[in-house]
Amino acid sequence: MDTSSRNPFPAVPADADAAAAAAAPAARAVDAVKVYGRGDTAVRALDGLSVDVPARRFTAVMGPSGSGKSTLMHCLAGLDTLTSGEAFIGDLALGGLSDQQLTVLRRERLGFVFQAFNLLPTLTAKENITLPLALVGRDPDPDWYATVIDVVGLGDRLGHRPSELSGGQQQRVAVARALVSRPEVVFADEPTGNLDSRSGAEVLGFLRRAVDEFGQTVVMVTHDPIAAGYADEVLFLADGRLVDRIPEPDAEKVLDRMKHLEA
Ligand SMILES: Nc1ncnc2c1ncn2[C@@H]1O[C@H](COP(=O)(O)OP(=O)(O)OP(=O)(O)O)[C@@H](O)[C@H]1O
Repeated sequence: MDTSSRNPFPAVPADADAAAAAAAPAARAVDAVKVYGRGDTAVRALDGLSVDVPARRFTAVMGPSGSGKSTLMHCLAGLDTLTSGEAFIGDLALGGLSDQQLTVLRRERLGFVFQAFNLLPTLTAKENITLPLALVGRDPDPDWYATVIDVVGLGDRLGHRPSELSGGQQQRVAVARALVSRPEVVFADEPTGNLDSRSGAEVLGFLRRAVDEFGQTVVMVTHDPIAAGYADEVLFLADGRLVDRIPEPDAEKVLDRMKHLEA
């Protein structure tokens, strides 16, 4: 079989339709309002925020503590619902979906990486990675699975349980698990928060490669200007609103902007 023309992971859209799809936002919030609680204790975590998250890009979300970063991510990812306004994954509005439909959306179209790794302790690394697919009775695409394992460098650790892996290795398992179903969007909430700087840099490097080489979309909440420097763009939130976007960020630019926001 001639496999030379078969690239299952095109980094560049092959035709005009794909190019148009790449230009469309992968996720979107429109006039998003999220209020927690009621009456005197109500907190307006998102205050009429609108934002597009571009497809096939690495977007970081930053802002002071309590500015609404995690709330935005959770509402975009169908983990929480808005009080008013609308969140979209691609063209799909999440507001009208049932809990079951949201579960299917998360399972079929999204990937997640959390600060706390969230691996199942009794499963091996390989079983953790393939769990999202196993839950729906699917086997991973062998080429893609091999690529993901190669990228995260876990080949010799696949039989280990999380307790037998370092924090950096556990987060690599979590990144592989997020990528294995080739989701439309990978949401990462402080993915380097529990890692030393070297392991953190590795994880960020994998997320960067997932975007550059495999055309994935990554949205990452972070407090770390160095981590944000891996992104194509940084969105800054303050008081539940989008207050700035910095394209092609580096740590210095991000730090400078943070100082102004926190002042
Ligand atoms: N489940 C909840 N119930 C009540 N208030 C909440 C809840 N979750 C978040 N909040 C409040 O909403 C606001 C935004 O919280 P959010 O966690 O989105 O901010 P953040 O920018 O991610 O903060 P941090 O950087 O500290 O993680 C905060 O004032 C927070 O206390």
